[in-house]
Amino acid sequence: MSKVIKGGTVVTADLSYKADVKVEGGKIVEIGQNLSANETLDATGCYIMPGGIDPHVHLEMPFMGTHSADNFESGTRAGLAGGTTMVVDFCLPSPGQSLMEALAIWQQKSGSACADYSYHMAVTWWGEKVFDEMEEVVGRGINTFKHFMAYKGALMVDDDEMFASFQRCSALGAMPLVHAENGDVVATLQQKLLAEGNNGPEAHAYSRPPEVEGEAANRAIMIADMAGVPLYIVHTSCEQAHEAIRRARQKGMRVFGEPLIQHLTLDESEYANPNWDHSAQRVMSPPFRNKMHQDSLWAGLQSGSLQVVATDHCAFTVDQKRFGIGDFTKIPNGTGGLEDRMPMLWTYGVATGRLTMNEFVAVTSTNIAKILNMYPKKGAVMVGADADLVVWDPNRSKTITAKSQQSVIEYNVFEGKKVTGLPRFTLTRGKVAIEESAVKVEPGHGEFVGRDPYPAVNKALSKWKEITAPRKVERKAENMPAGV
Ligand SMILES: NC(=O)NCCC(=O)O
Ligand SMILES: [Zn+2]
Ligand SMILES: [Zn+2]
Repeated sequence: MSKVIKGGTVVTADLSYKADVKVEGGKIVEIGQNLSANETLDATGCYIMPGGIDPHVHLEMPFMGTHSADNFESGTRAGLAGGTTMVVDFCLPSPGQSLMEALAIWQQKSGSACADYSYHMAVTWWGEKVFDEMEEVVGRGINTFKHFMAYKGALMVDDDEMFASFQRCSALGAMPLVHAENGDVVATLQQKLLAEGNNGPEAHAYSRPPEVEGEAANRAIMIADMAGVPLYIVHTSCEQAHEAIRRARQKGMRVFGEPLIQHLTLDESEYANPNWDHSAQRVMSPPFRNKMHQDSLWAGLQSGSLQVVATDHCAFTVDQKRFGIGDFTKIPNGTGGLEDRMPMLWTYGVATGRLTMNEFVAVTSTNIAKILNMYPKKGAVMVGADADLVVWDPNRSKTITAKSQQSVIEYNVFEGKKVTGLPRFTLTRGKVAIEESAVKVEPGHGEFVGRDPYPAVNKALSKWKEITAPRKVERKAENMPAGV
């Protein structure tokens, strides 16, 4: 059955123009004037944009002695309600576990997804088995490997492991991702704070100052440079990390930075709230920062030194957060945001003049589709692309509240924020999943999106590495000291 979206303005990362968009068989089949189909969706006054892609979510993630509360069903439903039509989750092998075994577990979990999804594979330990299995992982359509430089004693990898893994990524045409925080320094600061009696949620932020992030971002960048791979730095939250990214890019390196909507719009004052629950519910890593850091992140999105806005959606219930009463290091780290990323970014970005509509599309969808090598299947309004679309009504507004959200948790870190700019329709491969406040999702509709290795960047980087590799200087006997 065909559908036509009529009367709207197509907005892509580089163009805005009036046109109808026809979809059939899950794909965009025609873009033009006066199109007709079996069904018509009225887009008068709206923008027809590529559906959002959130490249950083943790659904049903085993973490800090529990599991994040949203699963693939509720997480992707929340995404669709806010105009996000694809998520990328992190497959996390436990220490010593086979990557393929972990992948099978994630495939089970994602069976209930209402929208398309992909995975990054985490490298949580190092050994010959991981080295060998990385090739099979790439063969299964996963071209990105995540490294945690924090969470000492759990997910953290050391520099030698990271260097080995980055070199393997280089050989396989894959890209490493890093959670950039110096895990050793964080662990020491946590113990010091606890010993001083600083055990409340605010101490989480004290234990993770911007320097901890800036140092790790810079270290990962240098290691990536030595390994000859591009690098993607997740949840870039501060000027120090942004500065390292800017510097690397000026040097010609392919380094990408991903601010989160939470870091762009919420600040560190949240941790000073007298209510323990309020403060603990905002505990995430890196923590919220001050206005100077927020301005830096917005400037990065405007100038292109930062490319993607994500959520790191990793939601925990009130009771789960309370695991950390009396010891902030036991508060499960993470916040929600999947449903709110696009409306919040539109409201605080486009409506304030910080971003153009085209830049909005770039940072919520198109840039990451290109970075993850799935463009133009995803991230495009183009004939042949998947019909993952959002018909965006710039005048629809609501006040964000946990009472009406799709996420299963009881609170929302954006509670009370008024947003203007919401989906009129969200389509996942041509199926209408959201029609204003009506939710018509279909659990199990989501499909895995495989991503091929990077043909161009890794090849260019290895060629350059080969040309500039250290070479022995061959010296004739007459140029050598006598008697050698
Ligand atoms: N960000 C966070 O606090 N929780 C999720 C895990 C991670 O991305 O570090
Ligand atoms: Zn992280
Ligand atoms: Zn994360």
